[in-house]
Amino acid sequence: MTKETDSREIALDILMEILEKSGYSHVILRQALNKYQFLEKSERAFISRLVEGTLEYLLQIDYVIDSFSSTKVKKMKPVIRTILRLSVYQLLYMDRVPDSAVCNEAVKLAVKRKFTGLKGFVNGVLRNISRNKETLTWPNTSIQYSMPEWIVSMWEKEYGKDISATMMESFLKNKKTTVRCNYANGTKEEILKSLEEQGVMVTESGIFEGVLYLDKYDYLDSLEAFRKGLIQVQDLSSVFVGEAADPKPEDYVIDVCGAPGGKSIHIADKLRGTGLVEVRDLNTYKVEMIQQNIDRCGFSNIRTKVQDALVLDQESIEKADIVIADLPCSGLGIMGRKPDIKYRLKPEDLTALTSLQRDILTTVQSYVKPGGTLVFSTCTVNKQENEENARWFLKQFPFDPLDLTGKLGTEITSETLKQGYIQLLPGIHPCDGFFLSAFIKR
Ligand SMILES: C[S@@+](CC[C@H](N)C(=O)[O-])C[C@H]1O[C@@H](n2cnc3c(N)ncnc32)[C@H](O)[C@@H]1O
Repeated sequence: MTKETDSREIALDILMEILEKSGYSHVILRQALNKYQFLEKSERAFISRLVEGTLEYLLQIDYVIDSFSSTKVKKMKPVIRTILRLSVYQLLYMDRVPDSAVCNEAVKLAVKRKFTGLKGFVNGVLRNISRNKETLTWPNTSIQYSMPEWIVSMWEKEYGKDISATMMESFLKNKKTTVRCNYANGTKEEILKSLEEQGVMVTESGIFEGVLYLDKYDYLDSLEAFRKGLIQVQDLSSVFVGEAADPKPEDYVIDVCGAPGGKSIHIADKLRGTGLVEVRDLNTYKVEMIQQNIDRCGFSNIRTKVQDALVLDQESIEKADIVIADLPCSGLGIMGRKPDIKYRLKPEDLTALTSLQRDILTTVQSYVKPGGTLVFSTCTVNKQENEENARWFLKQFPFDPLDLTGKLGTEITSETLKQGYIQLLPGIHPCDGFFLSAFIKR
């Protein structure tokens, strides 16, 4: 068996887990990359790109297959449709792989998976697509950007056609990994040295101090800087939560929906060993994830607790200087990193999530001391879960907006910062899509 078949077979299994068994792409891919540590770095990079690319372009890929196949994608055997999907991605978007190799490897995979009878079908569909790929056109915006129609129409209505197209285009671009330096554990020089010694290409964001972009590394757990807690994977947008919260030495902070802990660890880092951050989440599994991150960073001013944010914790009432409410949301701002989100989500989920967010905010606002701060954030892009919820919050509870002007560095400007919130848009702002709002308790 050739090396190419090996990598494609691994990609096939990963995609089957995600597309046919509803596994989460980031979880399945990370597990697989950890499992296949013995493969060469280039092979692992090929597998990641193939899996992520196939997911990013899935609607478009299915449209192409349906245009050239007598059997529609939905009616195909799961293995066959997955082989075709990952092969069409290579034909359309991986220039360095010759089309003939793509077709041959797909046929070998079909045979290996005991579909010898379908090898002619696989070969025929792929060769037909390969011959006609230069003339392909897209019937609508949804297929062009591989974005479900209901999201396209919601965004065009809320943000206009141009901004909406820019956002969708940005999700299809390759992303570097963004990390934040834990300065409590090392200086910038030490962190850069550790990364560069391991051959990582590091760029400083230039937008916010301590935020770096990493490229050309193998996998996260192989980086000494990661293992020693010198860095934390965290998008720029999510770093802004800690900046908006702006903790003072000795502050008591409650993060009510905190797993896997990125924002809390940032706040603990900013507190430099003083105060206490209590990170909560719904169940033991989630809290263990937070604890692993805390252990890796070795901070002592942070602890975890299993606590349902919908259930009032009497002991916390008016105890916190800061409450972080980074709430469960539809995740539309991070589809560039987790492309399966767009296919999982249904329009009605937004309404259910909006009401869950309101219920959580109603409970946890009571934990803020008078004069204390509540930060409400989501990693999504739609008015219902974000601006409308923030406005609703201000009407319901004794809080005033916290002026965020100047707190998010010099590059991020918006009239709304004065009113205590900002909607960050992917492709427009240099980060994931994210909503951030902050309030002071009267
Ligand atoms: C957006 S994530 C939080 C990310 C986290 N703030 C970070 O920076 O790493 C939302 C979290 O809310 C948790 N969650 C959902 N419902 C919850 C509830 N009722 N009580 C507590 N946590 C909940 C989820 O388990 C998930 O970990």
